[in-house]
Amino acid sequence: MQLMKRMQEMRNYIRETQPLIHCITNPISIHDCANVILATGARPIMAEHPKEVEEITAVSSALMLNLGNITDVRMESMRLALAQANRDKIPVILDLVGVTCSHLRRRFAESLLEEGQFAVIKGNISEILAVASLPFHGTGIDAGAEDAISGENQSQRGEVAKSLAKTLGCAVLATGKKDLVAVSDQAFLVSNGDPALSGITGTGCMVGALTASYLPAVSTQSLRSSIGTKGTDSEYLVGDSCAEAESAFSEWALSALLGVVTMGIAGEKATKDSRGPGSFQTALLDEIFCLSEEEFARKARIYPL
Ligand SMILES: Nc1ncnc2c1ncn2[C@@H]1O[C@H](COP(=O)(O)OP(=O)(O)OP(=O)(O)O)[C@@H](O)[C@H]1O
Ligand SMILES: Cc1ncsc1CCO
Repeated sequence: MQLMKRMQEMRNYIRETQPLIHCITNPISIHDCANVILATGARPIMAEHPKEVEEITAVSSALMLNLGNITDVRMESMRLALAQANRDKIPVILDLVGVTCSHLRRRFAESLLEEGQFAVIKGNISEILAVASLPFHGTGIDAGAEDAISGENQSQRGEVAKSLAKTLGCAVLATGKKDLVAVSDQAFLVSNGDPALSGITGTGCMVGALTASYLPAVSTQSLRSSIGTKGTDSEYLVGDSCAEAESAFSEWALSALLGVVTMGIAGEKATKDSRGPGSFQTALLDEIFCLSEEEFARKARIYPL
């Protein structure tokens, strides 16, 4: 099916079904993440007590794990929630916030990626290079300018993302001035957005939350058969589930494309009505909420790599 048409279907599905999205995330952008999930039509629940997260994940339609401002408690809760989501075939997005800033976070991300199955892994380009065990230049939670996707390195970055997607059996989303979305055999560049998006904190986290909102739109049947396809494209697949699993595998990428394009277009529109970061932040949430089907289709700038 045509990419744009399928994305519109997914947006409508979320508005109609209002799925519950469980988020274990940092306190800096937690409020913004909850609001962008609401703006898509989905319902957020931010919950992180280790004694309740399994119960909450079990009744949710997607799980978002965000490593920003990590604590012992959230690390424990993330492990428990991830295992529950994998048992129940609930799709999970891992946002690699700050894996460039400490060994602790890198080791924790590696252990989650080893233990669990993900629908999408996301980070700024430096964070993606870090989990691919390649040199990176990010400091703190920011991507390094040297790592940014450019005309010269975009095909190499595409190969890195595809290879990571293949190894992990998930879609990979790398954000920055240009965003990159990849599955094992396909990569797209997105050139929507505005520099003002890097002038407020948490826009990357919000892209993760938007992506999480759209994960439940991947059809249930395909979803069940595709989680657990780590390694090679078909290693864990048998018989008829193969074709369905492969299409679901690509649909995880559509959730990521929806997340990042929505943020990009909303950012472009929000700058027109704002005077600085304060009014920009308010306008951004309104634009995410108001983004029409027609405008999404007309303004999306997605290119195959
Ligand atoms: N200079 C820019 N021009 C256009 N779009 C941008 C620019 N900088 C960021 N964006 C957009 O902002 C969103 C967030 O990306 P970014 O890479 O800044 O995330 P991040 O570093 O993880 O953010 P945070 O840590 O604040 O949550 C993406 O949709 C991206 O396209
Ligand atoms: C500023 C900041 N520090 C840790 S997480 C976060 C929010 C954006 O990632």
